[in-house]
Amino acid sequence: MAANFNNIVVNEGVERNNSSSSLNSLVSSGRHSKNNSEVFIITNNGEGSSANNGGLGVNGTCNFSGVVVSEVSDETNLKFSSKYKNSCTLICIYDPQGVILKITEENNTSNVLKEYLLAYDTESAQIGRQTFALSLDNDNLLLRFTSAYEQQRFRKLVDSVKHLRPKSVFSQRTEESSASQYFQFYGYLSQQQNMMQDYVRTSTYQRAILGNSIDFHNKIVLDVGAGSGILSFFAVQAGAAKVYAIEASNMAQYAQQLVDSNNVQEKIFVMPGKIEEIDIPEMVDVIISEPMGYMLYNERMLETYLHARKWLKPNGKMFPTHGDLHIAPFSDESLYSEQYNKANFWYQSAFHGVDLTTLHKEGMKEYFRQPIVDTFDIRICMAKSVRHVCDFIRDNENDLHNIDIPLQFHILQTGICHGLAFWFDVEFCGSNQQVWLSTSPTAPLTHWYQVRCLLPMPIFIKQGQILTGRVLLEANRRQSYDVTIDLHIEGTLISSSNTLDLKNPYFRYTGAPVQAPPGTSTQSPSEQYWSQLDNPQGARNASNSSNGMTMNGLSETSMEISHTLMNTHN
Ligand SMILES: C[S@@+](CC[C@H](N)C(=O)[O-])C[C@H]1O[C@@H](n2cnc3c(N)ncnc32)[C@H](O)[C@@H]1O
Repeated sequence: MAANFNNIVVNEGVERNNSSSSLNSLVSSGRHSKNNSEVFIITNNGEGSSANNGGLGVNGTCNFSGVVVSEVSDETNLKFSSKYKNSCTLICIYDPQGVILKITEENNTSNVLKEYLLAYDTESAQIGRQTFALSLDNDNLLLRFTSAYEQQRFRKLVDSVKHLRPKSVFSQRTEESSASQYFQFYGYLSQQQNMMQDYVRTSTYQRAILGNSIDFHNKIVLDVGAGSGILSFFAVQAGAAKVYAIEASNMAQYAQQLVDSNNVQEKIFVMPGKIEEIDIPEMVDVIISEPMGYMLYNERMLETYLHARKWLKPNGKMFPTHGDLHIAPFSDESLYSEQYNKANFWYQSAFHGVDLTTLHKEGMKEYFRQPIVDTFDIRICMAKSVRHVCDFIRDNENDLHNIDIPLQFHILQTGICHGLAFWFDVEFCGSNQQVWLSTSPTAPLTHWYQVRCLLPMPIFIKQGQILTGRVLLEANRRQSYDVTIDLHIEGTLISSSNTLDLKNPYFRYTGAPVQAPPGTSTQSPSEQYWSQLDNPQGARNASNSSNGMTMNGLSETSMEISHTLMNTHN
């Protein structure tokens, strides 16, 4: 049994090693990281100076002679006895995972008595001025050095190894500044409220969970990115035995308050931390999560959701089960002109007497790099959408680093193609029923709206022609994607492309009713309106719908329009 130095009742003079202050969490986060063969971030290549490698010499080694090595002989009474008759020499050698510690005979260092790996998760404690305790493999050792100076030298080495803690999958793929902004955003009650008040979203999740209570009854559930804990509560409503609610932002504290005040402490266990870095006490039957961002993939939280599968029992359920990204070419001259005209500001040669034209090209690029977030009438789509499926049961998080989607559209109407429109649906495949949550322009509006990527050079295309190409989504460390769209009219030399920054969308939605695309009226709208008044029900309908599409229950007050950076989700 390895000693847990957190539990040592220390006598005077025993000092906890700072770098091992959270030994348990280091150990736990490391276990899975290692299984996933994550990369260790190491600055020490064995050739560095002793300043940054804890005292290993230029050849990556250092020695300590005259060390008395003892081991625990009576754990209850915390007694130690000498492990070797004579004092030893410790040879420390750089290793990619830490430091190799060789215990050798004092006068014959080629005779290695024992060899250990001192790693970032080795438990350690400084005891008094000359002694150091280490838990290595199954041995609990006490090393007594010849002087306080030697002990300090050894401590430095241990400290340097502690800093070699492997980076989690999350921190490897995320810039620190992005992560801190991201979790700060989700730490606001108002942002959680914004999502909770998306009636379509929240009710669909509740329906999907309660409608499949057979999958939750007496089951162990994992809620990935629990936020306020709302989905965990739904799982309990469906009869879950236990829910582990993992939340990385400070919202975890509020979730705990809700758990306490709703008296479900026995059922919901809020665990603050990142899914990629946390240890859950047991495998689970179901994973629930709401990890979808704009265009499905923004925020890169789907990777977190897939990563969480390491805690799922074989044949366990994922709620939702898959996500479908829909892509269609669209025509919208007014949207195109709006962006084009904004960029034309930089085309002025005498703005307050200053020639701005040198920046016109850059201005154009900047505006066209922004995906547009709003809603539209589906009739602007020039062909049936292509569907790209992300299978939450089978796909791996690495599959989401580069998503290459081939496109082929059979054009249904002649016109100018200004770019590609995107929306997504997710399906909950329960044992009792399937439930869909859709963000299609034909479905009730959600806080994900729809997203459009413009082409700076639109292309004229005729009905019956085939438009081919691809969408390439390349993940970046800002928890988002660079989106490249490439389109080509088959049998011609006509093509057009653009690369956009999904992290920086233009939020265009105003709440104004969606307009039907010009030219879609086949009867006189004036006559149609007056003819509705000929019967009383028609008159009521006419006055209710006189401003076009209703907002499907979503008013601006129930779903705030937020323009902050991380509104990418909301
Ligand atoms: C879209 S919100 C959903 C919140 C809640 N489940 C709901 O449905 O209202 C996503 C939540 O996941 C959390 N989150 C994102 N990445 C995470 C990670 N790697 N580990 C733990 N929580 C994470 C965020 O802080 C945020 O609160």
